[in-house]
Amino acid sequence: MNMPSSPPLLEVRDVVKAYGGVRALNGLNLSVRQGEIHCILGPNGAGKSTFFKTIMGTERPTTGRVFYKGQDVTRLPAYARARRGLSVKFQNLRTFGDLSVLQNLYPALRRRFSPPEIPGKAEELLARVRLDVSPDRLVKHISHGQQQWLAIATAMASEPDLLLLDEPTAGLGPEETHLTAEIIRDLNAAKVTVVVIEHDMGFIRSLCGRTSVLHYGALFAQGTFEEMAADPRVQKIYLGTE
Ligand SMILES: Nc1ncnc2c1ncn2[C@@H]1O[C@H](COP(=O)(O)OP(=O)(O)OP(=O)(O)O)[C@@H](O)[C@H]1O
Repeated sequence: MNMPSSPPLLEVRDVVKAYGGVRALNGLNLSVRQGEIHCILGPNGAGKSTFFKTIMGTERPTTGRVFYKGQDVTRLPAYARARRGLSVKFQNLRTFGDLSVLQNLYPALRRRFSPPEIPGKAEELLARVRLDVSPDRLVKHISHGQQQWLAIATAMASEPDLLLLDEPTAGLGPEETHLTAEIIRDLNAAKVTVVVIEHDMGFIRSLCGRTSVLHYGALFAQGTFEEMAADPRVQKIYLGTE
């Protein structure tokens, strides 16, 4: 793990994203350090998903800049950012139930590997997310949790340096949520920097990452999960005073 003084892997600087009169992001400043797991909290509508979209390049900021590996990528399209090592699993699953596990992984792997390499690479990816199913199995016949892990595997197919996960435990039970935290820690131990948007407090606590709280499209507070959970201002806007 790098020292906190090393330059950030990702930095958004003064980012505003306006949709008509709505400012989904309203002067957001946030940095992600190389090698960390960084958790993003915030009430509904705080701008968390829009933050991911402006990092990935599926949305351009109205004003402000996005830096990745020290370079200004604000004007780069999403595919060019993906080539530089960014990858995202958005909130909705984007898996195809009538296709097999391998067929779901195929397009993402094909961008990087030749057809004969793909079955082997698919098996490696499935092992990385602890997905113990036959690559030939139809996705509609695997569990919802397994579909979430397949979506993470798909996001990992490009071998990213920075992985963005938007609500990876949505719809999962406690055991699957616990396993998802282990998968994320494994990926992080293998040098992948991870940014996670989540609502599940137990899950965020178990990830032990730096935690940023967004509110009204700006950074509201930042620290360890315990510091955020104990901060009365954060409790007021998000956690509910307990
Ligand atoms: N394409 C869009 N057009 C208009 N308004 C939008 C659009 N996308 C987001 N918004 C608005 O911007 C604000 C922030 O939305 P965003 O989805 O980023 O919040 P969020 O923190 O991810 O919320 P949630 O926790 O509910 O997913 C909301 O008020 C939302 O209605």
